[in-house]
Amino acid sequence: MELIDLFEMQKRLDKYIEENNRVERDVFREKLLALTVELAELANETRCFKFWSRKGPSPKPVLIEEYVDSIHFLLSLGILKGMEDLHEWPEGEEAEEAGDLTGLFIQTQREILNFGDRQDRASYKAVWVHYRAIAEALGFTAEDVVTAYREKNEENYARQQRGY
Ligand SMILES: O=c1ccn([C@H]2C[C@H](O)[C@@H](COP(=O)(O)O)O2)c(=O)[nH]1
Repeated sequence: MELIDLFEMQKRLDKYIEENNRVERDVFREKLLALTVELAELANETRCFKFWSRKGPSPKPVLIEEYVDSIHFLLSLGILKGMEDLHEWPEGEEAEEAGDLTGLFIQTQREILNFGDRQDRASYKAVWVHYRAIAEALGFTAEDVVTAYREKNEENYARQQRGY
């Protein structure tokens, strides 16, 4: 799946948010923490780890909105590190050992923190590989992801305009 358009849209949104909020410092750490929070929000909506509850997962539109919140921050972190030339969504087998969805969320959190430490291309790609595995586990197609990303990207402008 092509990432060029998403990187372009993210760049524009980030620039708009930075100008609107007069951000002049490096916000890599903030965006890294934001990514881990978004991943946890998604996990929470799947309820995959809630052995103490009988309630099932939230509906697909809720899950995919949480998912593309993560994709926003993942793109944004790549832009901060000059890695927006990652034109294809990376494929790999690293996520196969994670097992179930719970294992996949734990492993993805680990990969995000590892990328935060290393800030290199290999660790960045590994995060993408894990997000791909999450999409597959949740039954999202590439088209689902792109459509939901575009919708949320637009909503993020509207939120800024509302003084969110
Ligand atoms: O620099 C930024 C800051 C925020 N967001 C987007 C990503 C998510 O879609 C949304 C998260 O906002 P909250 O709902 O967590 O406030 O904001 C960006 O794309 N770039």
